[in-house]
Amino acid sequence: MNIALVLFDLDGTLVETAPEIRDALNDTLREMGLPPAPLAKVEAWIGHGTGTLLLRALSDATGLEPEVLRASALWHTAEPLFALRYARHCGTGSRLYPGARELLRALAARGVRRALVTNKEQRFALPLLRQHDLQPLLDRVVCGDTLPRRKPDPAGVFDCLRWSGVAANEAVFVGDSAIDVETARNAGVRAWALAHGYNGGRPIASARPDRVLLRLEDVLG
Ligand SMILES: O=C(O)COP(=O)(O)O
Ligand SMILES: [Mg+2]
Repeated sequence: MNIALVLFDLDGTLVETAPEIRDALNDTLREMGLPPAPLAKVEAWIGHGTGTLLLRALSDATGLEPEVLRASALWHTAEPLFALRYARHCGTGSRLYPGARELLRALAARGVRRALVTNKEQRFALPLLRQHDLQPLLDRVVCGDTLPRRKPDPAGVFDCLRWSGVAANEAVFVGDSAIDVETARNAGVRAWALAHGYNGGRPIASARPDRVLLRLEDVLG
């Protein structure tokens, strides 16, 4: 099997981000007089970008539907508060999964291109990559708001394929959620999934990826 491009997801795949997202979220909720959320719930809300995560958290705390919340004053208060808190916590409570840096280096040494396609918005994703010094190891980065549509839309993957000149059958998407598996399928690339990440609280095998990986280093196997 000839792989020329590996596309990575960010949260739950390369970086364990849930603890600092929880801290930023709970600072926000506390400041709004709402109860804090436990880590397991935060993990289950990750995957569609921080806007959706915040909406789900507010919905959970207030009992209001996300569509109702989006039009409410509560949302307009919460959004900038969360942005400030997340900017403050970004890089402080997250860590690279074991072998992440080594994997990216090993792929580079083999001449394999490395891209990142995350649903996290650029204003949070880029500082996170900087904090963990990952940007030099990635050839291309597509964030949740880089293109008009985010995962599971295949636009981000298509962008990376076009940019690298690699055919879909020579690429693999390595993610941690059903969103990533669906994205890979929509783009016609292989879907491999890490068991260590966040998949809405469900085992990753239920998303039926082509391969379930226990460790990042298994990408090389
Ligand atoms: O911000 C998020 O919800 C998730 O991002 P991911 O696409 O890197 O998992
Ligand atoms: Mg993820």
